Order: sequence, then C-alpha cells, then structure tokens
Amino acid sequence: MPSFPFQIAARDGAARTGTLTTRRGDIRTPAFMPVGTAATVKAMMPESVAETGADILLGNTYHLMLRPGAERIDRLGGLHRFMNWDRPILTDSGGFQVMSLASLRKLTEDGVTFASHIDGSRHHLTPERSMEIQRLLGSDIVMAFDECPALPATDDQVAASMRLSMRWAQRSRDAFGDRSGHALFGIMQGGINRELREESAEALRSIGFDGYAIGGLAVGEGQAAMFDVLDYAPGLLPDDQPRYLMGVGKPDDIVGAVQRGVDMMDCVLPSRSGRTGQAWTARGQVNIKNARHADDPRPLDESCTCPACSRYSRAYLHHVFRAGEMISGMLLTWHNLHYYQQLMAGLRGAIAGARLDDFVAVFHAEREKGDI
Ligand SMILES: O=c1[nH]cnc2cc3nc(NCCN4CCOCC4)[nH]c3cc12
Ligand SMILES: [Zn+2]
Repeated sequence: MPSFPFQIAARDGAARTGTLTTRRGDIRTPAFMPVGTAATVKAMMPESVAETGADILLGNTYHLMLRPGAERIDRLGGLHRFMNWDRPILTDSGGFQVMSLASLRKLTEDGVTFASHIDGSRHHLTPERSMEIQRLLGSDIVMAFDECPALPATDDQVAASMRLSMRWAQRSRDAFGDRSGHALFGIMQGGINRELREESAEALRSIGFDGYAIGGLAVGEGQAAMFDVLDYAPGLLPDDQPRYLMGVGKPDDIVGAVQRGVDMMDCVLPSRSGRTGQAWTARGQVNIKNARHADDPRPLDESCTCPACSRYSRAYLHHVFRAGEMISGMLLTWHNLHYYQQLMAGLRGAIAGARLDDFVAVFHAEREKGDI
C-alpha cells in the first residue's frame, strides 16, 4: 500500500484529475499549492487560505531552519500546530533556496554550506539533515534534497549536477526511512536535455518514491522551452503516481502544464504579486495602482466571488494600495489565491468532463478580450 494512495478519476489527453489521499486530508488534483514560506502565507490568515480552496500548502525548509529553527518548531508541536494549518503541508528540501538566497555558498558531494541571508550565521545542509529538518517540521510530503543548476549551464554542467542530485536522492531515500503516513518525493533534473531527463527519471524510478517532482524548470528558460520539456518529461515518470512541477507559475503556465500531465504545482506569484497590486483575472492582469482605477466603482472582476471583488470597488483597492494600507495586500492576495483555485477547479472539472480543449480555448479567448 503506497504511503499516499493516488486515485486518478479521469483523463483527457495527457491530463489527469484525481485525489491524493493523506492522513491530513485529500488533495484534489490538479492542485495548486500556495507558498507559506516562513510558516505563513503572507498577508493571509490560514482560515482564509483554506476558504480559497487550497487543500495543501508549501513550507520552505531553508527559511524555517534559519528562523525560528526546526528543533524549536518540533518542541512547539510541529509546523501544522505552529501555524494553525491542519491540512497537508509539502516542504521543499532547501537546496534551491540556498542557491538563490544564501551567500558564501560551498557545494560539495556531502552537501552545501552557506551563510544565512538573515544574520550571516553558517549552516550545513545535507540530504540527511534536510530529511531530519522536514521530519522535525512534521511535513506530510517531504522533498528529496537536490541541486538545481543555475542557467546558463552547459550540458556537462547539467549532467554533473543531475548525477549529484541522483546520489543525493538515494541518500534522501535512505535517511527518510520507512515513515508511514509521510511521503517522500524525488526530484527529476536534467535541464532541457532529453537524454539527461531520461537518465534522471530512470535513476529516480529505481530508487522508488511516493511521488515525483520535475525540477530544474521555471529558472529563466522561458515558457516555450519549459513546455518542450513538459511535452515528454511527465511521461517518463510512473503513470500512477503524482507529478509535481516546482515553482510554476503564471496562469497560462499552469494550464499548459496540466494539459501535459502535471498534477501539482506551487508558486509565490499569486501571493507576491498580490502584495504589489497585481491582480490576476480571467481577462488577464490588472495593476490596481494604475490611476485609471481611482474613480472606478466596479469590482476588480465582475465574475469573481472573493471578498475583494464582492465587497469592494476598484477605487477602494486603488486607494488602499496608494495609501500603503495593510488591507491592500490582504485583499489582493485573497483575490489572486481565490482566482488560482478557481482555475484549478475549472481544470479538474474540464478533465472530468472530457472537455479540457474547450476549457483551454475559452481560457485563452477570455485573455484576448482585454478591456479589464
Ligand atoms: O529544481 C528544483 N528543486 C527544488 N526546488 C525547486 C524550486 C523551484 N522554483 C522554481 N521557480 C520559481 C520561479 N518563481 C516564479 C515567481 O517568482 C519567483 C520565482 N524552479 C524551481 C526548481 C526547483
Ligand atoms: Zn476576486
């Protein structure tokens, strides 16, 4: 019996919709995971995150190990209790954030040493320590410790990095042990090189995981190159297990990834852009700080039922952003997360109804209409 039964209910082309069952609740797929970096989805109460329809959220090992510390969270009852979120949590393994946030980094076969971006303190992260941190946090889905090569990178550099990540995947598997009720996902690497992606998938399958992530993308390669990889990479992974595309993305990235067989995604975009006044709607992006909204009594999105759209005008949202009021980020983050979850629900329904092509056609046609 797998740690986490994954039941695929329907398929439409390469796309699938189903349910990933965990001891903390079911995850409807395709699923979008809001990012709760420092034990909070910024500007949101956890109850509000749940109200947007999120079944699972993501926590960052890198940030939580630095502050408040994994042992401290463990002493306080684990991350779910600490942040008042009783549904599933997936934690990433820290390597990606070390390379993108920390300084004075040193990468060896054993792991990475780095200086904290918060206070400069020195830290050492290995597959074994990452597994221990994620266990202390109590996360339901643990990510293997990997290395995501920065672009631009030669094929040789990508190959060497991928093979290191595969050795780390084995060490992650060995250190994770047999923790029933908790899942360990492996992470495929290999850049945009098909042979390397095939080698990575083969290595991960022989180690054996509860789910498989596609890493090494959304690192600046662009949507076309990402879709080229997604045209074949999901199919290299076990068909009956979840496929998680890391760090993606804009709404049209998500639609294209789901069409190509991805089941789970995460991205800071809806929350981060919500705090800067960028709203995502069915008709595209609206920058609420633009002067044209100053006297507009209409809701941000007439078709949206979120609190921002059902209780406030564009003029109000414009005002509170211009005034730098806290409610501005709260309302637009709520709207964006609500919109993302509505998009996921629409995709799930379209796949279940064998009408994904129509859904995607309407999705793109709406965005062409403009006039938002
Ligand atoms: O190979 C990976 N391994 C482990 N974690 C990852 C996280 C990742 N996150 C992105 N992209 C995030 C792109 N964001 C888009 C929005 O603005 C911030 C960056 N790509 C990623 C790749 C990996
Ligand atoms: Zn809304």
